[in-house]
Amino acid sequence: MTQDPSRPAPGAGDVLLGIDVGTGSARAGLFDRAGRMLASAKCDIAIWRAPGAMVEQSSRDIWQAVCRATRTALAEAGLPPEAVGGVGFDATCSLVVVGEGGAPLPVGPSEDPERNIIVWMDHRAVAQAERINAQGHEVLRYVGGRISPEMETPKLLWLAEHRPDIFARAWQFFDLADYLGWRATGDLARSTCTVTCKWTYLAHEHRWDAGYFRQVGLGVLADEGFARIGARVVEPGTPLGQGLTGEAAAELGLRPGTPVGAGLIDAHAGGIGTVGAEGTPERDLAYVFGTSSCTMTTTREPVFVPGVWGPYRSAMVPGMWLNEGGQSAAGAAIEQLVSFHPAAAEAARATEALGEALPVHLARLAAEGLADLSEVATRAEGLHVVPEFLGNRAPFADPHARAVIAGLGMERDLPSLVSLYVAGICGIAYGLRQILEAQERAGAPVERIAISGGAGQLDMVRQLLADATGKPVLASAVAEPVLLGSAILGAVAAGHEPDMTAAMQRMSRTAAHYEPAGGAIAALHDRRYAAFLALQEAARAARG
Ligand SMILES: Nc1ncnc2c1ncn2[C@@H]1O[C@H](COP(=O)(O)OP(=O)(O)O)[C@@H](O)[C@H]1O
Ligand SMILES: O=C(CO)[C@H](O)[C@H](O)COP(=O)(O)O
Repeated sequence: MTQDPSRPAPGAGDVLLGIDVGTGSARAGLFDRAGRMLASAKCDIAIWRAPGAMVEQSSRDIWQAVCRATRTALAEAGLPPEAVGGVGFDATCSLVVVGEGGAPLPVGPSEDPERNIIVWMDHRAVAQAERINAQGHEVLRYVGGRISPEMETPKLLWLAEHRPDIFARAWQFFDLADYLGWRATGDLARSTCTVTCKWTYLAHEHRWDAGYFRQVGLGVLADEGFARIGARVVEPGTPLGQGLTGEAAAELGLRPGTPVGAGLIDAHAGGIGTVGAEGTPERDLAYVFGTSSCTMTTTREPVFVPGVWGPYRSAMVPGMWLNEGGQSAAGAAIEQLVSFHPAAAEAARATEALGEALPVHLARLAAEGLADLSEVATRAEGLHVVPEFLGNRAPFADPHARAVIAGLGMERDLPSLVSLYVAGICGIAYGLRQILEAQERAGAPVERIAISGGAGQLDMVRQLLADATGKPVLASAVAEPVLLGSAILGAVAAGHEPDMTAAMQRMSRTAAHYEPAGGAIAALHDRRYAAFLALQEAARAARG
């Protein structure tokens, strides 16, 4: 996407750069001070999978992708380096392991030092998470009652037990967003967002709990004063170091000293980019639909929802509490689901030739010829999907849950692949509805859903989510609200905005509302939701 030629060129320091590292790619977005996107670029990143539910990435590869995306976005916008006045980073909550000076250390049996990131979706630490949960430490109250194998302390314990030499040699263990902040500025500060949500830091008390680390077998980290996981913890948007180092600036194509704000996890950046738009973060759930899905609920007082992560203080909207649910596989679950269909390989070849991803193509086919987008639900025919291919993140906090597909026939054609796709999106939406209901029962209701993420960009998907949950879906004026969330960090670090709350209100806007259908469509979703709950329950019972 490039700059609108009808707008005047921004002056020095007026442009904010947001960098978003998702599971599949690094993206860079340039925004003006009003939050309008001027240009963006994307660069894919490498990912390795290995037996034992291991998924790894490379910090070097990711940094290079960040630099390439940034340079491309700048070139697309035709902007000089000095136009950029502030930079923000968001990233998946993956664990980066580096030795002295930042040299990558291998995290798995490949022994390849390039593979120095345990990706958030890596489930190698399920046994460690279960052991930690059995010990029932008080800090677990602040992660939804159960630690997830996707969080960092079970992963650290896995490293200490299975790779003790690497654990001992590690100079720093970073969440990916904090790694990027350090790589850009040399500042080792961690963001309250990352350490509170994934490392058991208690932001509401401004402290780590040494007793937790000692109890679970990571006491050495406490003995060192938490120097390897975060001796200094700062609010997102806090300026890091002296801004970009000379080396990082040269690599990114920016000016040395450009202010950089402490970062955010990617889902939280989606929240920052959306829920401030109407000044009502407590009414609006941020729903980030990408490779995974995240449900981000803002409350004034802490709300304890069993099976939903949190409550976390100031992890997203400053001064407010956050509950985070979602599904570990969402976009990834739809990819997995459709790949099983006999027509999938041929359809994927055809769509590749068109330069379109298969799920996007299927979504377009599903919506084809419909006068009313809500009718799309009828195209699921008799198919029902509980898309828990990577467990149930919320509200059951059950990494062992698995997917269910019901209603399959002998069909092998493209229309039946489209039906399977629609049934899959319905399944994602019913998982969201189930989380909304669990939160409502616990005292954290929301009125509307503010959507972001690559899988939530099409009208059809947004309308289906509204219809299946019964809540209006709000869409941002910018195509990439996650990138806007990161750019907001840059605006605060640059001093353009006094704080995150002011920046959210000034820079984000809602452009469209998708109202839920009533009547026959609502009744259809009620019936399908009942089937979803029954199938989910049957699968749980079948596992014993
Ligand atoms: N129309 C769609 N329907 C379903 N899934 C989609 C659609 N468009 C994109 N996706 C999925 O969204 C995911 C990418 O979303 P994105 O937010 O860009 O990813 P991430 O930040 O996780 O790298 C992929 O799993 C992709 O298949
Ligand atoms: O756990 C998460 C946020 O807390 C996310 O699921 C994780 O960071 C992956 O994000 P994405 O699906 O956008 O790649």
